[in-house]
Amino acid sequence: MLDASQDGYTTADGRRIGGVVMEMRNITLRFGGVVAIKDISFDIREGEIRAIIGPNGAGKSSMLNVISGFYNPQEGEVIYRGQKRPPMKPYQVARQGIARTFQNIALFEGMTVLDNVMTGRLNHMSASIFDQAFWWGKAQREEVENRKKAEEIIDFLEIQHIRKTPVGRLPYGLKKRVELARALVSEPSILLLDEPMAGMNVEEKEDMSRFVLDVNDEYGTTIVLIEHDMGVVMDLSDRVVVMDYGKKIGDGTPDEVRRNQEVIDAYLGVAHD
Ligand SMILES: Nc1ncnc2c1ncn2[C@@H]1O[C@H](COP(=O)(O)OP(=O)(O)OP(=O)(O)O)[C@@H](O)[C@H]1O
Repeated sequence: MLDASQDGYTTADGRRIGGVVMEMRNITLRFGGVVAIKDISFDIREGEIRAIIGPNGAGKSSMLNVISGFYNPQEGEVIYRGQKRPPMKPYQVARQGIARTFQNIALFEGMTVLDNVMTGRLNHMSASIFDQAFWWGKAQREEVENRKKAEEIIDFLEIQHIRKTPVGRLPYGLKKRVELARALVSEPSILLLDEPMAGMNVEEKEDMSRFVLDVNDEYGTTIVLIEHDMGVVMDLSDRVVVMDYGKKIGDGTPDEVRRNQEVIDAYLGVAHD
């Protein structure tokens, strides 16, 4: 059992996980008569890789959408860095340092990799059209800074060789990596990954897993991910929330979750070694 003190804990591989950065308290989300999330509470800690798993329709995407501000729950509270978060629009949540990738890739297919990645810097642009016209220096400094960051992330994710290629021409696995780059270039403190390995072959999954771990290690980014591939989730995550029919049925380390009978019954079917 992990030490769940406010100060955090140390992982089996020696990484230091900090205090609670986000807390979901008694979240309930309804769509008309459908209750997608039923009274769920859990926390996310600084520097942690936190997974949300569950069978189809369990409510995972809905939960990620609550975290990203896309849905506002009818009941419950989202506490971010110790403060109750009022209902917000996704762009306001993004400004607070929470970035995401999507289950279905959402990139500009006709634009190059570099230009797509640059769109992730929009949150960092403060120079107005007025500035650009009359105070050219400020706009130019921002442009240089944004490009520098974009190139750094492109190098980090090893996609330099395709930086000038239109995204539409890339294979699926690389598109997913470009999407990760675009989220990362905004320098998020929390990164939400919606099925980052979906549709990938084994090699692409291995690459993506390595990059997720590297991002966490290099930038200290807290990562929340939804994923269907159990092997990936158990390898990558520090702690896992398990959902079923909108309810939380498990929460703990991958080992704890693997041994949880309710989880085995609902989702795994058989115990995985
Ligand atoms: N916009 C919506 N309007 C109405 N019902 C919705 C909406 N989004 C989700 N639901 C319903 O809420 C429940 C949870 O759906 P959700 O997509 O969050 O599950 P999930 O665990 O992400 O599933 P999957 O793994 O298939 O993506 C389902 O019953 C779904 O039909």
